[in-house]
Amino acid sequence: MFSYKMTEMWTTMGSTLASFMFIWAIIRQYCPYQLLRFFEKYSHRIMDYFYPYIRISFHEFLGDRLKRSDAYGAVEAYLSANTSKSAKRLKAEIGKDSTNLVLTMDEYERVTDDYKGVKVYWVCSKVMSQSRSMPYYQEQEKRFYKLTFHKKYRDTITGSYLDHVMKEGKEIRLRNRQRKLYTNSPGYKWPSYKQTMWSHIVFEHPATFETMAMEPQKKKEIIEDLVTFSKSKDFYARIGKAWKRGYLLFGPPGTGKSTMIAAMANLLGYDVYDLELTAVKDNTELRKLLIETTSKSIIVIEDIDCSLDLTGQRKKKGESKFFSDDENENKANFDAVRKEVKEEGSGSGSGGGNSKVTLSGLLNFIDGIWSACGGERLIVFTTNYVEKLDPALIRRGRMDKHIELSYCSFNGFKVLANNYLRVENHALFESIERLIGEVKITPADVAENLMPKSPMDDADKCLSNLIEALSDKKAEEVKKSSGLINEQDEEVEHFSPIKENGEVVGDEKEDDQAMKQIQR
Ligand SMILES: Nc1ncnc2c1ncn2[C@@H]1O[C@H](COP(=O)(O)OP(=O)(O)OP(=O)(O)O)[C@@H](O)[C@H]1O
Ligand SMILES: [Mg+2]
Repeated sequence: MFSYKMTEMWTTMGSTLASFMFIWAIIRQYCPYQLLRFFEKYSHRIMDYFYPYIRISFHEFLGDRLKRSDAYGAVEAYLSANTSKSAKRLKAEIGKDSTNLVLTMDEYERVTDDYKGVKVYWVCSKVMSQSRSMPYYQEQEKRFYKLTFHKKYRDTITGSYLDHVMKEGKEIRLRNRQRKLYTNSPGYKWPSYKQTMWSHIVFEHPATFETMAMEPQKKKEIIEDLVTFSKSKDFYARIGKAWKRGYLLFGPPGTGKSTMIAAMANLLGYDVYDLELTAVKDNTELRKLLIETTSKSIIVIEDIDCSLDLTGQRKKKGESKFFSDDENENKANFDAVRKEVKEEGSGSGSGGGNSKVTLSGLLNFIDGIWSACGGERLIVFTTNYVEKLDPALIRRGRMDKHIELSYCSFNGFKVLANNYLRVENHALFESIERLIGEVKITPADVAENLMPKSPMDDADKCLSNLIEALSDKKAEEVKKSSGLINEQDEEVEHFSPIKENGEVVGDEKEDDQAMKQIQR
C-alpha cells in the first residue's frame, strides 16, 4: 500500500516537472528577450519563496580575481579537517614538513556538518567562465564552496557558525601550512586557466641563525628586530604605517646574504617570493605580482644592482669574477670601457632583457599604496655593490634596516667549526684567530676549507687545511701590497671568456672587447 502511494507520488511529480520543462522550453523559444528576463526574474522569486534553504557561496577569487580569497582558504582548511571523514571523494596533498598527507574534498563532493544541533551542507564546486581580462577567448576555472542551511537557522549560522569556521580554518591553515618558495621565472609556461603569475616549490632550506657565522651581538640584534616586527601588527596600525619592513643586505660574494634570507624565513615561518625583476614586463606586471603575494612572506630581489638599469651605472654580476677589490681603479676603468663597448654594440645602455620596469615602478612596489595589501611582509634586497644603488631606493623607510655581511671573523669561524666539525675548542684555534684577523676571507671560503674531503678527514686535517688556505691568502696579500703583483695584469691573465667555434659569445663578448682595449 505504502509503496503504491510512493510510486503514485513520484509519477505525479515527474509529470508535473516534465510539463513545467515543456512550457519553459516553449517560452524560451518564442518569447521576446525582455519577457524572458521577466519570467526568469519572477520564477527565481517564486522558487525562493517555496525553497526553505539559504545558500552562501565562498569563491576562490573575488572581484577582478587579483588575490585568492582568505575566506575560501579558511573554508577549505576547515572542511579538510572536519569533514574529510565523511566525504567519499577526497584530494590528497603533502602537508607541512612533507611528513603528513592533508585531505580535502574533491570537486562536486557534498558533506554535512553539525553545529550546535544544526545540520548544514557544504558542496565543493567549480564553473568555467570566459575571462574578461584576456584579449582573446579563454576559459578560466572559478572554484567555490557552497554552504546550504535551513532558513530558520539563519541567525545561528550567520551569527556564530561562520565565525567559528573562519577562526578554526585559519588556525588549521597556519598549523598545516607548508612553506613555499615562489618564483616568477618565465621558464614555466602557465596553463591558460592558471590564475597566478607565481610558481612555487616547497621551501626546505635548512639555514638558521644558529648556523650563521657572524658576530653574536649583531645576530642577536637582527633576530630581535625580526621578532619584534612579526609581533607588531597593532603597533603598525596605531602609527598608520603598512605592516612591512625593508632589509638591505650588502657585502662581498659568499658572505651569507642569501643564507640569511633563508634563516629569516625559517625564524618567522614565512614564505619566500624570489622576484626576478628582469622577467617582469612592466610596472603593471610588477604590481600584479605584488598583489598576488600573501602575508607572512619575504619578497626577495637578489643582486638588485644587476637586475635592471635602475642606477644609471648598472653592473653585471659576472663582473665580480674579474675583481677581488671592487674599489680599485682598474675596475672603474674596466666598467667605463665595458659600458662604452656595450653602448656601441647594442645602441642602448640598458640591460635587463625586455623589461620596462622603472625605478619609480620599483619604488611604488616597495612603499606605494598597493604595498600595504596583505600586511606582515618583509622586502629584502641583496647587493654586492651598495654604493652603486640609487639613494632613493635604499633610504630609511623603504629599506629600514641596512645589514652589512662581511668577511669572516674569529667568532664567525667558531660557529662554522662547530657546524662542520662539532668542535668548540682546539689547539689550532689560536693560529686561526691570529691569521683570520690578518686576512680577508669569506665565510663561504672558510666553510669550504672546513668541509671534510674524504671519510678519513678529521677535525685536525680540516683545520690544518684552513690554516694553509689562510697562510696562502696572507702571502698573496703581502705580495700585492708590496706591489709584486699588478692587479690589472692579474685580471687580464685570469680572463678567459666562453667561446663557441673560436668566437666569444654572450655578455662575455663585451668583457672580451673591453679587456682587449685595456690590453692595448
Ligand atoms: N655567514 C655565513 N654563515 C654560514 N654560512 C655561510 C655564511 N656565508 C656564507 N656561508 C656559506 O657559503 C655559501 C654561500 O653563501 P651565500 O650564498 O649566502 O652568499 P651570498 O652573500 O649570498 O653570495 P652572493 O653575493 O654571491 O650571492 C652558503 O651555502 C653557506 O654555506
Ligand atoms: Mg646570494
